[in-house]
Amino acid sequence: MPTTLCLDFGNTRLKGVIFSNTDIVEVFTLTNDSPSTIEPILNQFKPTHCILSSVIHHNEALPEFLSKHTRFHLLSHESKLPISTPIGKPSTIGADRLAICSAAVSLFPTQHNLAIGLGSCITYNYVNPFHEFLGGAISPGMNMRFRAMHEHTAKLPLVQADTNFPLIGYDTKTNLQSGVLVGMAKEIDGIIEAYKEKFSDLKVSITGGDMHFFKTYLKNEIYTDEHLLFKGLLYINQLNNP
Ligand SMILES: Nc1ncnc2c1ncn2[C@@H]1O[C@H](COP(=O)(O)OP(=O)(O)OP(=O)(O)O)[C@@H](O)[C@H]1O
Ligand SMILES: CC(C)(CO)[C@@H](O)C(=O)NCCC(=O)O
Repeated sequence: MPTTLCLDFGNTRLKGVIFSNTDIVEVFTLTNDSPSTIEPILNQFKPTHCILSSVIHHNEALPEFLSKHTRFHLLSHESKLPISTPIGKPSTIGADRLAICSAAVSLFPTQHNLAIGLGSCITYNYVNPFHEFLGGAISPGMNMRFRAMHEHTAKLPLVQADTNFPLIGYDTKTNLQSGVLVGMAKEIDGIIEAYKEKFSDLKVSITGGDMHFFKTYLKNEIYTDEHLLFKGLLYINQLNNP
């Protein structure tokens, strides 16, 4: 039974999951991407396989280190995928988007898929029923919005997200929370509606670190799965790294 280490290096967090066959047995975040930080995980779980999705300039020594200890695959546009990428420059697509789309297609193979990632940035990823990833949209994520208003003004404080805020903010903090959180929810719902107008049989999936803030605010029916990206990585690993 293979044990697979799936790694997802995003701009905010470095995350990982250990699969025993297809079951998730461990979920963790890493403080950095040096081999010495990952070594204890290899020692504890002894993964036979490993796949990395990275959208950052990760530690250059890491792929060689992981290749020494596991059957390793670095996800890229050149990987075998359950989707095709018939768009301008496939090499520029974030690996995390390829993983999310692969998971959506494996779960809902007959439908139009809109897979949404709520991380440092929001990504909207559209895959048609022929399993062609045609792109979508990228917009600022939740913390980026809070930070941008703080960093680009003289007086706005840095505010944390909170699920308990009024629609009509009554002070600076709640005005900022309403603006960011209601604004994002309306953006996400609005984009879903626009896709639905084009594709009646649309399956919407949402994942990413900020999904918990939004799943209750969205009016559209959506499939929420915090491990969607990792499920995509496991699937891609099986295709490339049997
Ligand atoms: N323990 C945590 N530490 C930091 N952020 C967290 C944590 N838990 C949830 N979050 C939220 O998750 C968001 C980051 O989501 P995620 O980890 O999916 O992004 P990422 O993969 O690093 O980014 P991207 O792929 O867009 O570059 C943060 O903006 C934050 O609001
Ligand atoms: C948009 C992010 C930052 C989301 O993690 C990542 O997917 C990325 O760096 N993408 C590269 C550009 C693109 O996907 O078209």
